Amino acid sequence: MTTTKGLEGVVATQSSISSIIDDQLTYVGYRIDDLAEHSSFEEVVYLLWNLKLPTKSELDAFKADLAANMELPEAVIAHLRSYDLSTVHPMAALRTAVSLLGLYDDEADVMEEAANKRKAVRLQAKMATIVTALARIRQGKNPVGPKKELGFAANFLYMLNGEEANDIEVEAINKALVLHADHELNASTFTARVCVATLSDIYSGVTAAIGALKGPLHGGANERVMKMLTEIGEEENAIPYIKEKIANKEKIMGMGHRVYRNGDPRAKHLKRMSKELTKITGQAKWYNMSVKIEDYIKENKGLPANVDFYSASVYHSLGIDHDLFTPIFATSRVSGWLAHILEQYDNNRLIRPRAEYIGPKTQEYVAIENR
Ligand SMILES: CC(=O)SCCNC(=O)CCNC(=O)[C@H](O)C(C)(C)COP(=O)(O)OP(=O)(O)OC[C@H]1O[C@@H](n2cnc3c(N)ncnc32)[C@H](O)[C@@H]1OP(=O)(O)O
Ligand SMILES: O=C([O-])CC(=O)C(=O)O
Repeated sequence: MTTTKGLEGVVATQSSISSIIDDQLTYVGYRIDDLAEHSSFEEVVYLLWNLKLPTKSELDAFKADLAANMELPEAVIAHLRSYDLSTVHPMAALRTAVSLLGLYDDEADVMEEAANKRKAVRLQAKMATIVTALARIRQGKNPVGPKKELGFAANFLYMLNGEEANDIEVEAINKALVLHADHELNASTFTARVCVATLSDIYSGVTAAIGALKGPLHGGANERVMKMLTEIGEEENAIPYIKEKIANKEKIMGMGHRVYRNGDPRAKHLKRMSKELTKITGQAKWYNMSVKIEDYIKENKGLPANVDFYSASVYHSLGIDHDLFTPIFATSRVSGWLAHILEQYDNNRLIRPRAEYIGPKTQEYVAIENR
């Protein structure tokens, strides 16, 4: 038996959803650069679930279906109100709320393909509502329901802020959602696939995936990037701060990637957005500081910025609370998790690797009074 720490380089499944080849990311063969420039998030979700781009009428119907499924059951809202949101992290609250949502779905354990697709729409739609409701409830405000005429990104900001966002803000969130939607067999997607490969239900798969995304080595890094930038405070402190972290063998959040060696193709889009948005808000220092850190780490450690790095200053510029950064990631990535869950069900086999045992050799049992 040979073991590979962290399963590096192990090809664990076949998939038709997204690919990373030679540092290029595609969804169903479409380049991420094209999708980021031209697509709505709904169009991308349709693509990931149906493996084809929608026609205009298919997209209109899909958008309407998502908007119609955004409302939360009253019991779920009541439950969100019962959390102590002054101490509970929104990712923990989201994980619990998605699990709870399964209790209010009559089809939760119905395994037919059509029922699974209906649940996928409900979950995708309601994730946005849960995240925004959590954000409002903890500010002592009432959740705001969706406006049926708004697209997903616009509705997200409307439900978050209680007023319609401007075009620049909607475009920024739409692009961020497109860029985060899927990423081959990342840790949270693998978690979802392992879970449902036991033929467990979609809610269990997504709940497990949220737990995996929450960690700082994965989706949780974006919040920590902003924590780091805030601690640095001013541009001139950036390099001394980073040097000290490196000397202490601490990781720089938002840097490095298991698969990309020469750069994450999503980062340049977020970098551009960060530059534009920080200029608009008069807070260019967040962008300038980020560039300094990126350049230093690239030059001294050979590590590129990943998707989490510039998303931090983008979300901050949109006035979003830092602990909502990872829930926003989840609101997008649930589309990828659901695509992979549907693909796993379609051609399922239990996922059960082996472990190389390195514990003590066979030992003689000793009765408790003799230990
Ligand atoms: C959406 C996403 O999930 S993108 C990733 C988000 N996560 C982060 O940004 C957290 C910071 N980055 C990291 O921890 C890593 O780069 C990961 C987890 C993303 C990838 O990890 P791996 O490919 O397994 O690399 P691993 O953690 O084994 O590190 C290899 C070497 O590079 C170093 N390294 C890797 N990333 C970093 C970093 N961000 N800062 C400093 N050093 C780093 C490690 O210390 C290690 O050095 P060593 O060999 O001297 O001990
Ligand atoms: O693929 C990975 O390991 C992490 C990542 O970038 C993502 O999930 O978007």
